[in-house]
Amino acid sequence: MDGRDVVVDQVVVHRNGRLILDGVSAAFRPGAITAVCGPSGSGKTSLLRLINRLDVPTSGAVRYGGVDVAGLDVRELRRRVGMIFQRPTPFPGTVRANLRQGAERSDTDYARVLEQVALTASMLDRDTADLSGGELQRVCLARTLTTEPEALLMDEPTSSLDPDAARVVEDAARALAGAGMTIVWVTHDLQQRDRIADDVFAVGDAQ
Ligand SMILES: Nc1ncnc2c1ncn2[C@@H]1O[C@H](COP(=O)(O)OP(=O)(O)OP(=O)(O)O)[C@@H](O)[C@H]1O
Repeated sequence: MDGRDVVVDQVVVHRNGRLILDGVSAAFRPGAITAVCGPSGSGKTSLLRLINRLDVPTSGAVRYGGVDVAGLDVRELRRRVGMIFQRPTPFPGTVRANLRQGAERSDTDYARVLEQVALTASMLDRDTADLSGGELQRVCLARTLTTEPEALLMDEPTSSLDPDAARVVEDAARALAGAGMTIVWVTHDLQQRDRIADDVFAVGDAQ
């Protein structure tokens, strides 16, 4: 058991009387991108939200490094396990102000996280209102990286981006996985799955 393994164990999720996940088990390993696939409505987002406790399963457990996430401090869990959403979630203000919302660091450190997403320190004073969708999503990824997460949950992070911008995010994620991060990436795009995935988990098939 590695400290960054994510294990989903027989999770059941009911919401408002509907069965959304019916006994799902999966394991996500460090140093790899696992693509989570499945038809629309199969519960991919619902599964991802359990991992950093944005939601709590009706039964079953999610373990991170062998420890039930229900027993972890939620802020500490979310620092260790970052999440990127389908649409960029910037705060108003400059790129620097956004990175500060992740963690107070020096500009040198901010330059390093921007570099990890193929941006440069020249971005720091730009207002997020003036950035493209692809730039914004990369700033949001950089913001998450300021807390030095061990794992990343990515919920269709490129679905609102053009193909070139999507490739940049894919390349950044591949490099992060190469450096040992555990990456769980929801996608319904089978070509993207084939480009990025070391492992594939199909929600729906395995229930
Ligand atoms: N709070 C809720 N109350 C009732 N139903 C919900 C709730 N949250 C999600 N659902 C339903 O659960 C099912 C799974 O939703 P989820 O967003 O996890 O699927 P998904 O596989 O990510 O879908 P997509 O590929 O379309 O984004 C859907 O039918 C959705 O309508």
